[in-house]
Amino acid sequence: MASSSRKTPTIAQVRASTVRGKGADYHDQAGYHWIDDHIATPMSVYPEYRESRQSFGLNVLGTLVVEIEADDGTVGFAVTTAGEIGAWIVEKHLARFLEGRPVTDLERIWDQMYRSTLFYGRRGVVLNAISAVDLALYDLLGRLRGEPVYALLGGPVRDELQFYATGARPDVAKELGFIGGKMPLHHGPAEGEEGLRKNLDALADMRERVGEDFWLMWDCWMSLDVDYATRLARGAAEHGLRWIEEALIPDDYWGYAQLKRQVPPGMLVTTGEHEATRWGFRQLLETGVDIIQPDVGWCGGITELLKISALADSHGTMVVPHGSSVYSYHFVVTRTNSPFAEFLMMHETAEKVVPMFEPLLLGEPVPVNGRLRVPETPGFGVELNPDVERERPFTH
Ligand SMILES: C[C@H](O)[C@H](O)CC(=O)C(=O)O
Ligand SMILES: [Mg+2]
Repeated sequence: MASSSRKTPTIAQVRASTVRGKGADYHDQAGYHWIDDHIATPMSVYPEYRESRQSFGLNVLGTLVVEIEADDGTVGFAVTTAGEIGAWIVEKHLARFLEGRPVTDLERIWDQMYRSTLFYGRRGVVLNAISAVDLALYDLLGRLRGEPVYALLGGPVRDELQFYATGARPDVAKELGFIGGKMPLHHGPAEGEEGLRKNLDALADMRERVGEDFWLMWDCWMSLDVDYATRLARGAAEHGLRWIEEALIPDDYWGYAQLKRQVPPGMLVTTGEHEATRWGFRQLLETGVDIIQPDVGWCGGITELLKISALADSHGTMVVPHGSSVYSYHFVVTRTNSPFAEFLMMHETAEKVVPMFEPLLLGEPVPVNGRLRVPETPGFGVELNPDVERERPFTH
């Protein structure tokens, strides 16, 4: 009987480059943008940093692009927020665990990247860099096999995705066919009772515009304490707030457990975009929050997200990734405990649907009428836009 043996390609080279402005660092916007318009943050305790998140450096990192080239010349890539510091980590530290290895060594490579960086890593920019390498490897594997990443993850459990939109205009999001609208919270505890009233008035006004049944959520971007978050949630109940997101700093697991006990019945507590790895999410899941929101480009990539997701499933908790564009879509479509996805409105006034990582990627799909059939194109189905200037600050 004839037997065919196909040699698994090996990894020839890993390259890291950076991009300034927009792209995966979606907070790096020039000019007016709703995403930088007096949004409550952990820095809102300092009046001089209240107006703009860029003023305290939210856009310092910029975009990291990781490319992985196989020995047959096929290139996979991925993007995340990590900029120059991430490029250094990839070139000077992580590349050694990939070059010369078979492209199928996802688990071994992830494990070696994680263990070898424990002394300065565990989360934050190191995990962003590890995520980008992992996603680039998935992209490469998909391209080599001629299959979309979702097929590598076990295949879709639904025909198309449905989305909620994050932005300043849930009323517009409703017209565009989204299932809900998540607004930024504008005022934190340091802005006192007047700020609390303004927050609740903004919600009441939006409820008036969208009617009774449309989901409205608040993104609190780590800005509150348990007492304020509880009062805000209780005040929001009469306006039908669906969930209160990232109310507390990510390290306050005990606060999340307390908040979950104190919010009005039926209101969901969600968080996790600044959490990473199965161990971080284990702590979060033990608090009892209702939805975890890993960012696929920050939590450890797909290899780690599969573990986080299985853990969440065993807790009966939904996984609705933060942003992450195509990296989220290929995952969400394969999991029953991820029933819908987030779409971040990157249009400056949130009045139009534009690609989330614009202008960095070509072929980046966007929801139409709030829905999307994930394309069958191999890998994550996107290409780097050659017109976007990139720099390779380090080599190895
Ligand atoms: C709008 C939020 O402050 C943040 O910029 C995005 C985010 O946390 C989310 O999409 O979720
Ligand atoms: Mg959020």
